[in-house]
Amino acid sequence: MTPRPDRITAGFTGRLGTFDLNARFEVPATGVTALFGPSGCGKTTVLRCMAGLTRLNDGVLRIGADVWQDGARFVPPHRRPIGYVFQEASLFPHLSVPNNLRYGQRRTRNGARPVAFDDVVDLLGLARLLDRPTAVLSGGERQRVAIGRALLSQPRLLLMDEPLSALDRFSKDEILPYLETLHDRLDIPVLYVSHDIAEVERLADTLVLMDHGRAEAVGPLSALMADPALPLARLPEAAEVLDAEVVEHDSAYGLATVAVPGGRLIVPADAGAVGTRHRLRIVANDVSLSRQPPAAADSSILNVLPVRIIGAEPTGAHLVTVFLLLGHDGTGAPLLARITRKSWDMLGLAAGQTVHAMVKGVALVDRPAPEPPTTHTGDSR
Ligand SMILES: Nc1ncnc2c1ncn2[C@@H]1O[C@H](COP(=O)(O)OP(=O)(O)OP(=O)(O)O)[C@@H](O)[C@H]1O
Repeated sequence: MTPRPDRITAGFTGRLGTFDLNARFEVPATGVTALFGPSGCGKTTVLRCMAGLTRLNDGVLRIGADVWQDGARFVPPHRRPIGYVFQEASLFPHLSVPNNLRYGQRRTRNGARPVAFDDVVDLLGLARLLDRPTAVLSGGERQRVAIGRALLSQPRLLLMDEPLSALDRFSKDEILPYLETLHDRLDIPVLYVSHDIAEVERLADTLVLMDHGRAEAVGPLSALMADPALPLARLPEAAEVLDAEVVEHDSAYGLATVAVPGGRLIVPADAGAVGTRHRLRIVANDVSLSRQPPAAADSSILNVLPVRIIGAEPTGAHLVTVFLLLGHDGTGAPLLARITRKSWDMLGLAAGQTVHAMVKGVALVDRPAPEPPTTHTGDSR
């Protein structure tokens, strides 16, 4: 198979102790790809195989035109330009923060845009930390320094293994915006391991859904979140993530109108100038359905959109998760609704009908949506 400059192709098959790994996926060599799945499904093992730290003989890894493993070819870990960020930042306490950052700093790879020390300090908000003793940094600050150090090694690929899981909620919220900025400002592909779906929704463009050592599904985040065949839509916190663009302001009420494929939504936020792109998160529990749109004078819900019902799944004893596509003809973006089984029956709802989704809450996820993709994402299996 010819390596493609815009893709990462990975495939690892083998047995480790009693664990069988058979994970194959092809993802874009841009943006953030999340490896998501339950504890013990093999996420860390895949990352270790990608770094060359675990060697399975039946393995393939191509990052664009670079072949790191294929057949007899195996580039040893120290020859792979990889940045690796672990759960716990392992800084050297006796080194200053700048020296920790410079540890492992490599020269720029041929043709790559260099990541400069000052850029890393700026991107990760490290200026205030440079004079502080390393040993007194908080968990979140240590992790930011560890990410900076990984970036200064001029990686071709950044591997992040649950980088926020050892942090408390406050430190997580502090560090997430930095990760979002990295995503937008650097062109280093990131493989991000997490079992926190909220983190994945904020950061990922592409999702590799893992279970029992296999990549069960691979594709754009929003498509997989609303796929009836996958378990994501049945999670209690199921949500859909949509790319949106600001099209109008209502400054008198502090509202903005954003366009998503197949509809428009009003968001209560300072969403930036017309044309600004955002990622929206709409939780299934915040979406209800109605056969007729309520008269504007009768309802406080601002967002009522025509949707086509694609399917429905019983969820627990009393609820139904409804799979929708925006627009009268169902050609827009996917959306999830969660309603009671009683409402589903009383309204006589069925797949193929066009109804109205009433959206109670829309959250702007704090980062611009990526430009519309120019490449197609899919599983290579
Ligand atoms: N070298 C090894 N020898 C034996 N078993 C191994 C080895 N490496 C990994 N395993 C086993 O493979 C399984 C997957 O582990 P892994 O750490 O990749 O899962 P994970 O999805 O990252 O889990 P978590 O989310 O809990 O970190 C585990 O059962 C682990 O014990």
